[in-house]
Amino acid sequence: MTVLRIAEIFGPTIQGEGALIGEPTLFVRAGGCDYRCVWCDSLHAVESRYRHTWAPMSSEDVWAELRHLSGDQPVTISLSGGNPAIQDFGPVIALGRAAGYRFACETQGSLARGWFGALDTLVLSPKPPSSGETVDWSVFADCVEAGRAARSTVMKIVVFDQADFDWAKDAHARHPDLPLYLQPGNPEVDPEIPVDPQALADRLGWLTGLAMEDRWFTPRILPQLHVLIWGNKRGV
Ligand SMILES: C[S@@+](CC[C@H](N)C(=O)[O-])C[C@H]1O[C@@H](n2cnc3c(N)ncnc32)[C@H](O)[C@@H]1O
Ligand SMILES: Nc1nc2[nH]cc(C(=O)O)c2c(=O)[nH]1
Ligand code: SF4
Ligand SMILES: [Mg+2]
Repeated sequence: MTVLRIAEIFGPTIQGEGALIGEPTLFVRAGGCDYRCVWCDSLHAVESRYRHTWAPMSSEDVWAELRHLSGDQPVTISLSGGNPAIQDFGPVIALGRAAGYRFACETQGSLARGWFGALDTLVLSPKPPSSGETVDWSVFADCVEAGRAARSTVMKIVVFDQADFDWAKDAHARHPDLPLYLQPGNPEVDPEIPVDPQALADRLGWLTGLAMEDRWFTPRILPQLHVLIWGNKRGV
């Protein structure tokens, strides 16, 4: 039996980011990540000092909680983390899909998994220079390949500064067939500190301005809608 390490399961809420923005969604946040992005907004699912808060759950346990939270109404499930690709979510996806649920997964593209092909939406989010991480583009291409059987695969890039923006153009040039979504970075990720919605709006305006000045009309540019609504509150 596969035992999963789960940091949290929450919802229903709306998907706040990217291709499925606004979509009613339940989230499964896997514990553990092979990256340490300096601006990560989900460190409680990344750093080993939070490991004691991650629950060991079987695929059946996870599925039972998803049925409970959804009131048995089929809905989209987003697998996030941490890096969900570290673990085997194939059995959870099989259980949910058999009952008419749809599955998306958010991952940085550092580990390719066979179960990517069983997803409705694979969101690959390669990390720009401001993260402090370096993308292995060969493994990233393996992830795109593993997702060939998924309904759709998209690329979502967080942009904090001009260097990230320039990098996003290069990243898109490597995989021009993937629909591209850009979101401005949120510099304040402490759940105890309130976010400043105007500061987030200013970042969105800045990012939009960069793309429009360059007449770069390829990406969709979106805020983190849940952060605008609820700030850095967890479980929403
Ligand atoms: C917390 S990550 C978990 C999934 C996976 N590890 C990844 O990075 O794609 C989910 C999404 O949040 C984004 N994200 C994390 N911290 C952020 C921040 N401070 N501002 C904006 N987006 C952020 C990530 O880039 C990713 O697209
Ligand atoms: N509402 C909502 N939308 C999200 N989109 C991506 C999230 C994530 O942390 O993976 C997230 C999240 O935590 N909440
Ligand atoms: S890859 Fe995702 S979860 Fe991991 S540290 Fe970076 S943003 Fe956080
Ligand atoms: Mg998040």
